[in-house]
Order: sequence, then structure tokens, then C-alpha cells
Amino acid sequence: MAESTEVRNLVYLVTGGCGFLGEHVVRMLLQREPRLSELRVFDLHLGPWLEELKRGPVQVTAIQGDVTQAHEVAAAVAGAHVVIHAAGLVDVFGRASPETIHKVNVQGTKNVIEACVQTGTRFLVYTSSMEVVGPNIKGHPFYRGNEDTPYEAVHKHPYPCSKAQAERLVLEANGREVRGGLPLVTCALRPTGIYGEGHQIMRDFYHQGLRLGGRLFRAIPASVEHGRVYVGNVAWMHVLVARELERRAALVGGQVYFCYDKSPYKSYEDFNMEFLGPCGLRLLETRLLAPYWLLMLLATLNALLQWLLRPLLLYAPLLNPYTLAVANTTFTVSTDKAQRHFGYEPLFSWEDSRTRTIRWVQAMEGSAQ
Ligand SMILES: NC(=O)c1ccc[n+]([C@@H]2O[C@H](COP(=O)([O-])OP(=O)(O)OC[C@H]3O[C@@H](n4cnc5c(N)ncnc54)[C@H](O)[C@@H]3O)[C@@H](O)[C@H]2O)c1
Ligand SMILES: CC(C)[C@@H](O)CC[C@@H](C)[C@H]1CC[C@H]2[C@@H]3[C@H](O)C=C4C[C@@H](O)CC[C@]4(C)[C@H]3CC[C@]12C
Repeated sequence: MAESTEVRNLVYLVTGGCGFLGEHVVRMLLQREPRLSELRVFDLHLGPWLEELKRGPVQVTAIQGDVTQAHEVAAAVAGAHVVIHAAGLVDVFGRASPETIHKVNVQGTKNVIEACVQTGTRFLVYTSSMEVVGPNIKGHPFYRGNEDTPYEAVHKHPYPCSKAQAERLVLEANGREVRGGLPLVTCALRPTGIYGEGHQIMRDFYHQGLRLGGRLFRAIPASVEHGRVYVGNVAWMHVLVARELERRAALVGGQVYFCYDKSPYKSYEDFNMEFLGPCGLRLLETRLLAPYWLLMLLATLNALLQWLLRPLLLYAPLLNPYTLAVANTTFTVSTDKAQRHFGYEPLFSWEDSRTRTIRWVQAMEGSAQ
């Protein structure tokens, strides 16, 4: 918890505050935002861990709610100084329908924006995504690009489409007059692939490896770089930009920022092995056995199976045509815009991020070690 002589008079709202990223944002705010008087945590599914946070100097208000319900959002936003909107359906595995993804990610964001305008909340940070940019459906690489790098952002998948629409709504809302006559100040943060304690996809890879006798099979060439960023540094960037939005409104308002740190550039699978390797898993070099066309055939069969089985059960494996295409396309960022605009520096080194993540995997029951 933050200890400071600063006056505690600010109310923050974090939507999606019980998710993988949201929980880290909530905990980071309590540790590093000394002006907090109340922290509202809004989520469809509240975590039991919230109870332990209610013993500190900040009033932590858990709000079970749905961002698709405008009245629930307005009630949660009313009186907040800052909203960090991280709630979303992060689905590239076919679990939710395109309509549901749109309803949550786009309509939900519209509801948050309108709630800010109607209730007078002036500062809104949106958790966007690298996928707003790419990889695009043409498989064009984005090699160590930045916020100004030209790139043909062409999407068909519901998830990136919804994130792009939502981000555009947030940025267009910058400068709108809110209740009380002052302007709304918004910005969007674009994390690349987030990793760290609580990452469900890392958990899925680990359990898949345990099921396969401690082995994982390489599907992607090691040469395909994929940007990754530690969840603690993403959370820190949210806290910092939320603090600087008021002071640097003219510079930061209406801007997008990639989330970045010193995590190494590697293929998605090789990067995962930085944590799964020390936990006893091995990545087998099966690329010669599984050429890309065979992987695409298997991915397509998975998609067909998902469609056939849907009336009976949800079959949503990691490998599908979309995830294979994304994993197989280089997408890395190299930027310092957040540092230049609001003084961001990663809070956690690569070594610390790696150690924390390894410890989390090791703590999962049935570690292969
Ligand atoms: N995980 C990543 O690699 C990554 C990368 C870039 C951006 N993002 C973005 O970060 C945000 C958080 O992602 P995450 O990885 O923590 O996902 P997550 O699924 O762990 O967290 C999302 C949270 O939003 C909540 N939520 C979903 N629908 C809701 C609704 N209708 N009303 C209220 N709450 C709802 C969920 O209950 C969950 O707690 C998302 O907006 C996502 O697009 C994630
Ligand atoms: C089965 C193999 C082909 C394996 O290598 C597939 C990996 C695949 C599941 C992931 C590869 C890239 C990931 C995405 C990327 O990190 C960025 C994302 C944006 C974020 O907003 C949401 C998550 C994701 C779409 C992320 C999802 C998993 C991958 C597709």
C-alpha cells in the first residue's frame, strides 16, 4: 500500500479489475497511487482476493456489473476522477460469438465513454491492444515498429476488429465536453502479448506440456519474433498515464502508446520456454515433421471440430487458423513514446519479470520439476 503525506482525495474506477491485467492494475494503484481515497473494482466476475484489499487506508469498492449495461456502468463511473477501462472479452479461440465480442468490447466501451460524459468524469485510459495494428490478415510483418510506423491494419477476426473500433471511439471522445463543462481527456495503451502471474494462456501451455509428458512441440520458426511485455510493467504504465493525463492533457490526450519493456524479442513459443523450461518442460524441434501446410490443415480441422461439437460442448484448442497465422507473423515494437510523453520507465527488469513468472508457474499444482 502507498504510504504518503499526499492528500487522499481521488476516486479511481478499474473496469475488468478482476482479470489477469486488471488485478495487477488494482494492486499497483494501491501500492503506487498515494492520492487514492476510493478504488472501485468493476467486473462481471469479482475475485475473492478483493476482500484482503479492504484492510488498507484506501476504500476498495467491489462492484459486480456488466459493461454492456449502460446504467450499471453509469452508476459505477459517477463520482470517479479517473476510469481505467480494461474490461473486455479476450477471445481468439472461438469461445464467444462475434456478436458477444462486439457487444462487450465495443458497446461496453461506448457505455463507459457516455458514462464519463454524463457524470462528469474527465480522465479515461483505455486498454487497447497491439492487435489494433496487427498482424494483419495479409501476414505482413511488423518488425520493431512504433506508434508512427506505417502498416496496413486490415482485420477480419472479431477480436481485433472490436478492439480497433473501441480504440477509435475512445480517441474520438477526447475533448468532448463532460457534465460540468470541462473536456474529457482520453488515451489508449496498446500492450503486445502480456505475460506474467495469472496469464491463462501460459497456464494452458504448461498444462498441455504436462499432459504430453513434459514436452511441447514447436509449430513456429524461432525466427518469427513476437512482442511480449510483463504484466507488472503494463499495469505500471496504466497507473502512470492515468496520473499524468491531467497534468499533460494537451500532450497525452487522444494519443496511443504501445506498452513495452526490456523483455527479449523471441518467437512466441521460445519466449514461453523462458518460463516453462525452468519448470521442467522441453520444446521439441518438430518443424521438419510439421510443415506449415500440415499445421494449417490441423488448425482448420480444429476449427471444423469446434463448429461440429458446438451444440454438445465447447472445443477451443490453442491451435486454430487465426492463432497459427498470428503466431507465424513477426510483430514486435521498439518505441519510447510513453517515456517521452509521460516519463514511463519499466518498473520491472526482464530478469525480475522472468523470475516472478517462473515462480508463479512453479507454484501451480503438479509442477513438472
Ligand atoms: N492478455 C493480453 O495479452 C492482452 C494484450 C493486449 C491487450 N489486452 C487487453 O487487456 C484487457 C484485459 O485483458 P486480460 O488479458 O486481463 O483478460 P481477462 O479476460 O483476464 O480480463 C478481462 C476482465 O474483464 C471482465 N469482463 C469481461 N466481460 C465483461 C463485462 N461484460 N462486464 C464487465 N467485466 C467484464 C472479465 O470478467 C475479466 O475479469 C482487455 O481489454 C484486452 O483486450 C490483453
Ligand atoms: C499452437 C501454436 C501455433 C502456438 O504457437 C499458438 C500461439 C497463440 C495461441 C498465441 C500467439 C500470439 C498470441 C496473441 C498475441 O500475443 C497478442 C494478443 C493480443 C491481445 O490483445 C490478446 C491476446 C493475443 C491475441 C494473443 C493470443 C494467443 C496468441 C494468438
